[in-house]
Amino acid sequence: MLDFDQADSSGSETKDRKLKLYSYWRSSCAHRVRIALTLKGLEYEYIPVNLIKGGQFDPDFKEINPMGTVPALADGDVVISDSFAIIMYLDEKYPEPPLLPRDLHKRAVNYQASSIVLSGIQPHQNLAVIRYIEEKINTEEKTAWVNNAITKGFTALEKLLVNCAGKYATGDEVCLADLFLAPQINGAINRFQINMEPYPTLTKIYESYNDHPAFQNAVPEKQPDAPSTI
Ligand SMILES: N[C@@H](CCC(=O)N[C@@H](CS)C(=O)NCC(=O)O)C(=O)O
Repeated sequence: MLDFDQADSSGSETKDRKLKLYSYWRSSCAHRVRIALTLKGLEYEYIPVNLIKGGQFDPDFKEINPMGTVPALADGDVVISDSFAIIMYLDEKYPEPPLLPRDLHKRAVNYQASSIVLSGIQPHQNLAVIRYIEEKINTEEKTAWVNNAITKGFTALEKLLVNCAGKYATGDEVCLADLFLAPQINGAINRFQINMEPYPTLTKIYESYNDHPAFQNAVPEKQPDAPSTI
């Protein structure tokens, strides 16, 4: 269940008052925000919400996010849920380094890639959905469902990015799309055992994420609520 007093911090230099991030170690949506916070050099308090034990349904947490999902961010009295809204808020409040390229086409590709992950893939692999399929049908159907969603999304992303990727998704600077892609690829590989061979562009940019400190710090196994053996 929720433990509002259990706090850990990460990130680098402090700016303004301390932000609070409601997170779960294995949540790909919270993972996106963890990368953004560290990229922007923002220190934050990590408040774990245990999704397996039902912390998202705790009335105290539902006051923070009535959708019963992580992440949520509290910036003083300002409370925002939904990773996209949080990341845009942070980018507007802390513009350096910027997450959106000036080039309008590249910017649109960033929105498109982020949207494929946030509305075309993640909702299909979300805990509530896969639990439902497993309970109502069986484990094989759950696995097939998730594989289908990830394969469809990754095929589209590979085609979208093959001609514009550099070190990262849309060039040699980290941009919005990378914050969505890194957690999604990480989960596909480590949680859902997806074969990445058909996606050489995604595989190449994932290697760059693994070399970048802000991405390294945000991975599930480094979070304070991660189990000691995964
Ligand atoms: N669009 C939302 C989706 C949030 C979401 O689905 N979060 C998942 C973890 S990645 C969750 O909290 N699931 C809880 C549940 O399924 O009960 C966002 O991007 O923040």
